[in-house]
Order: sequence, then C-alpha cells, then structure tokens
Amino acid sequence: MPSIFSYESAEIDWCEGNFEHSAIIAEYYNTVRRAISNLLYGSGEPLRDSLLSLALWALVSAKPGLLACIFSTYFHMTLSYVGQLLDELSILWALAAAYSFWYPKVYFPKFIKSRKHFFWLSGVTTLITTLMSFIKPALNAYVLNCIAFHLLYLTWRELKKCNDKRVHRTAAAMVVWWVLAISSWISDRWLCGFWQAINFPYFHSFWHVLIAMSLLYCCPLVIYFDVNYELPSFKPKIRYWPSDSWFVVVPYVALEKPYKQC
Ligand SMILES: CCCCCCCC/C=C\CCCCCCCC(=O)N[C@@H](CO)[C@H](O)/C=C/CCCCCCCCCCCCC
Ligand SMILES: [Ca+2]
Ligand SMILES: [Zn+2]
Repeated sequence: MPSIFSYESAEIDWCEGNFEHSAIIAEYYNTVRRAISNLLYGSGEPLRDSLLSLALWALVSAKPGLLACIFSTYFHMTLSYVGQLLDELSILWALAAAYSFWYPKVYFPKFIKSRKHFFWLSGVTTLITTLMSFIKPALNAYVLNCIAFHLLYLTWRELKKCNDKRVHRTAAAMVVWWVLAISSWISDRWLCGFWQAINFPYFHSFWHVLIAMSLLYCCPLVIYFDVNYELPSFKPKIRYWPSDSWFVVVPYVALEKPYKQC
C-alpha cells in the first residue's frame, strides 16, 4: 500500500506527462509556472501604497494565499495525496480567511448579527468542509472553483452601485483573466487526450499564471469595497502601476483622506 506521501499517490493527475524533464519533479512545467505565478501573486503587495491595505493584505490573504501557492508547487512536484490535500485545504482556508475579514456585512445572513458571529459561522463551515474534503478528494477542486461564481455575483452586485470607471475596468479585467484561467483548467482536465495527441499538455500550467493575474485584480477590488463599507472617512481610489496607458497594469488601492470641510 503506497504511503500518502508517495509520488503519484494523489487522486488527480494533470495532463502534463510525469517525470519527463526531471527524476524528482513529477510535472516540470506545472511546478515551474506555479513558482512564477507565486512571484506574480506576491508582486502586487509592495504596490499597495497605504498602511491600511498593507496590513489587511498581510494579515489575511497574502499569508494563507501564499501557502496555497507553496503547497500547489509541492503538489505538482510530487503528485502525492498529501500534496493534493495541502494544496486544496490551503485554498479553502485562504478563502475562509478572506471571507471572514472582508465579506461585507450587508450580505450577512439575517441570523448573523455581527462580524464576530460571522467569524464563528466561517470557522464552523470551514471545519466541516475540511473534514468533507477527505471523502472524495477528486471533487475538491471543482467545489473550490465554484466559489468564483459567488465572487462574480458579489462583484456584479457591487458594480451596480458603483460609478467609478476604474473599478469597472478592474472588475472586467479580473473576469477576463478568470475566464481564461478556468477555461485552461477545464481544458486540461477534460480534453487531455487531445492535447497529449498534439503534444501540447500545458494548459494547467497556463491556469496558474492566469488565476494569479485574476487574483491580482480581485484583491484590490475587495480592499476597495471593504474600505467603502468599513472606513467611510477615507476615499479609496483604484490606481494602476506603471500607468493607465499600459495594457497590462498592476492595480492597487490608494486611500485619499477627503479634505476637511471645516
Ligand atoms: C470577500 C471574499 C474575498 C475573496 C478574495 C480572494 C482570496 C483568494 C485566496 C486564495 C485563492 C488562491 C487560489 C490559487 C490557487 C492555487 C492552487 C491551485 O491552482 N491548485 C490547483 C492544483 O494545482 C487546483 O486544481 C485548484 C483548485 C481550485 C482553485 C480555486 C481558486 C478559488 C477561486 C479564486 C477566485 C479568483 C478571482 C476571480 C473571481 C471572478
Ligand atoms: Ca501528469
Ligand atoms: Zn496546479
């Protein structure tokens, strides 16, 4: 009986051939491109030019989210059962942390009266889903990806109330990158036979870069809406680095204190 740490003991195997480029890295391109997208994921941090967004970012999503990136790299190196579960559970916990801190109060269920209650609800839900993830690990990634549809719904509701063109541009970019990312993820899972027949089994490695790009736009949006709800004395602005005129930009949140009227 192979150990849960053994190479290729995971319930999932991606389209890329195993050990074709290295004796110790099972999926070379999935591992390398994962590492590159880690840099993308981390690169947005220094551009947040306010202590508040840095603190929030560091406190909540950067650490668990970066753990997801590290475990995903380990998963592709080994394709082990432990690697798969660490990858998926770290995403679950990163999402749970992000929801716990940043889910707008206006969307709380009626029986939830405070952020503290919502923390408890998130914690219990995360514990139950963590235990359930061991039942059929092959389904975990599909369930996790469905969370993106809830994020799309929340974005749609917030954009209906917002007239800031930059916010709309950032949300549109986030959705475009996510559509490209999820298309690559599904293509690798369901059309692997075709891609292997034409010797091009790299769509999952594209997923890693594309989902990192989508998150690069998602996180400033989340912080923007959070500041609007939680810090009404500040005026959040979405800005682009290096400048608006570039096609691919790194968005970040700038906090402008409105001028005192008196
Ligand atoms: C108020 C809510 C705020 C939410 C902010 C979002 C915080 C995101 C935190 C963590 C997400 C990390 C996702 C990176 C995944 C890297 C690991 C990976 O790719 N693993 C794969 C195997 O290598 C595995 O098959 C993937 C499993 C599913 C990943 C699900 C991603 C969650 C959805 C992220 C939302 C993207 C934003 C776009 C919304 C339209
Ligand atoms: Ca493979
Ligand atoms: Zn992957």
